[in-house]
Amino acid sequence: MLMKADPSQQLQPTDEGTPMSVKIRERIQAARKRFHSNDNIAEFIQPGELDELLKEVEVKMQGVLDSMVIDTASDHNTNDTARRIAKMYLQEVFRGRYVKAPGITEFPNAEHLNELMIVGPITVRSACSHHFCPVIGKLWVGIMPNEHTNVIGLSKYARLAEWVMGRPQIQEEAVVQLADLIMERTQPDGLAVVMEASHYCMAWRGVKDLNSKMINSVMRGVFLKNAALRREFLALIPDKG
Ligand SMILES: Nc1nc2c(ncn2[C@@H]2O[C@H](COP(=O)(O)OP(=O)(O)OP(=O)(O)O)[C@@H](O)[C@H]2O)c(=O)[nH]1
Repeated sequence: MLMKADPSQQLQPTDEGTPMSVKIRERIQAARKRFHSNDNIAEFIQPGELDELLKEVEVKMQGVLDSMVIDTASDHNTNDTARRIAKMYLQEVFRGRYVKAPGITEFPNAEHLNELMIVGPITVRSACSHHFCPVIGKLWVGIMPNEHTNVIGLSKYARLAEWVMGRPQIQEEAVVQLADLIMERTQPDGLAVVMEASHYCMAWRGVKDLNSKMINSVMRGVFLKNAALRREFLALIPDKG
């Protein structure tokens, strides 16, 4: 007797064997979102999938070590290096791509504070998207609140910065991403962000210049319009350089 096939079974797409990175990429593309190195893609990753992604990166990283002709089988120092690098990228230094933004407790501005507030230096750690070499530096944030501005805990500026910097970045885009995030979370009248960082792609390799640093700033709202306020902020930043 001829058995009829169950149509629901036929329609089930089988994704067994599809690499996790492909599944995640397809979701991002279906949503028409960007997935550059400094974009956060957490909304497209389901619970447990990051572990699968880690296994995939480990296998690919082992391929890189093989292609570099490193005998990871008998070299006791490197036989677990592929796993270490995969873990370092996904769970540590580039964690800001794969996890959701840190929770931020917001308090009402009960006292209607509208005086300049500065936090820093906050230590920032990242890697450049060109060579994946470390970028280490400091960050200062100036906020000009208004009576509607949400007051957030001081430590939260460092947590937001860690989330944004925990991705392969270029400094100019990193400060803009951070400024956008702080503006969105706190809605101040003005925001100033200054970052000063050493780029190890210029120190460890390339031009091998140990001393040069990149400094950049983003000014929003009243910091753009009011030169005196800008000067006050810059003068109050301690031990820069
Ligand atoms: N604008 C900007 N450039 C950066 C940043 N981090 C690294 N770079 C630079 O990006 C450039 C990449 O240049 P390429 O010429 O494509 O790479 P390369 O041949 O390895 O360059 P060299 O570093 O000069 O050896 C280098 O000049 C880096 O110094 C950053 O945050 N912002």
